[in-house]
Amino acid sequence: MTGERSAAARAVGATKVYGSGAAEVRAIDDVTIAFDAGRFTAIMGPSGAGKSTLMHCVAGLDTVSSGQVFVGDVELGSLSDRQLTVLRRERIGFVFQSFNLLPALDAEENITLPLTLAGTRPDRAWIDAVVATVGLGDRLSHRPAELSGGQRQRVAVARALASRPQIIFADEPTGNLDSRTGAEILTFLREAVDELGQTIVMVTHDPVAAAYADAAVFLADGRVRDRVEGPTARTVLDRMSAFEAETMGRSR
Ligand SMILES: Nc1ncnc2c1ncn2[C@@H]1O[C@H](COP(=O)(O)OP(=O)(O)OP(=O)(O)O)[C@@H](O)[C@H]1O
Repeated sequence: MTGERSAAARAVGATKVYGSGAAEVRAIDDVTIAFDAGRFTAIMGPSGAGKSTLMHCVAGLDTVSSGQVFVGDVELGSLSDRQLTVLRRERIGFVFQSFNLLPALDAEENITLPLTLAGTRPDRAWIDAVVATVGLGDRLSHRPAELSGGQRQRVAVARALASRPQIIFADEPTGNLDSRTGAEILTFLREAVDELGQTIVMVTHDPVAAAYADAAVFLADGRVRDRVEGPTARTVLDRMSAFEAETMGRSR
């Protein structure tokens, strides 16, 4: 297929400046990037490259200093705080390194919580499909404390999927998991894209994790430096080594 894919979200000339004067930091600097609908994109780059800032700005958790961010066709800068809150709730899903589940609720209640809070009646067929994909079986009635780390993160991913968001942002989702459990979660994310058509953007430091994505985008010093389609752990690692060599060369 050669046609242009539609973007679930995008940034156009997005710049975020923290602080001022001598303390000014351009966390992202004139970033233009599109996250294609129905694809899995990894954001990579060294510590301080601006990965989290980019994700937070595109997800409407932070605002850009200049430039624009769109979720679908909606430009976030045109929204009031209240409209932005509604957009985040209805169109964006989040998965964090630390799971962020409510301890008093069982797994199934955690999954449907965002819908309950929004006062939306769950689409039962969809929830059933998500729950079937999550593969927790009888552990759905267990509380987070009775689940393993991998099972907790599965619940967190299912919770993000429950409202059928336009895009899910995952910030180091396997950062707290051992490699085998991490691989299970990455497979689950991959299935959400392949079988449910979900769009996912994941920040990661791990080349093995990035290899599950359809594309890996590399940031350095707040700018998009490169993009690899169909990344493998090997190609990602090679790119990372090349950036490190460049950065060391510049700081000499
Ligand atoms: N709230 C803030 N106030 C001031 N500076 C900030 C703030 N948030 C981020 N920065 C700075 O912006 C730059 C980019 O930070 P960011 O957290 O986006 O990088 P990152 O690539 O996600 O890093 P890491 O991989 O370590 O999480 C860094 O220099 C950071 O110190």
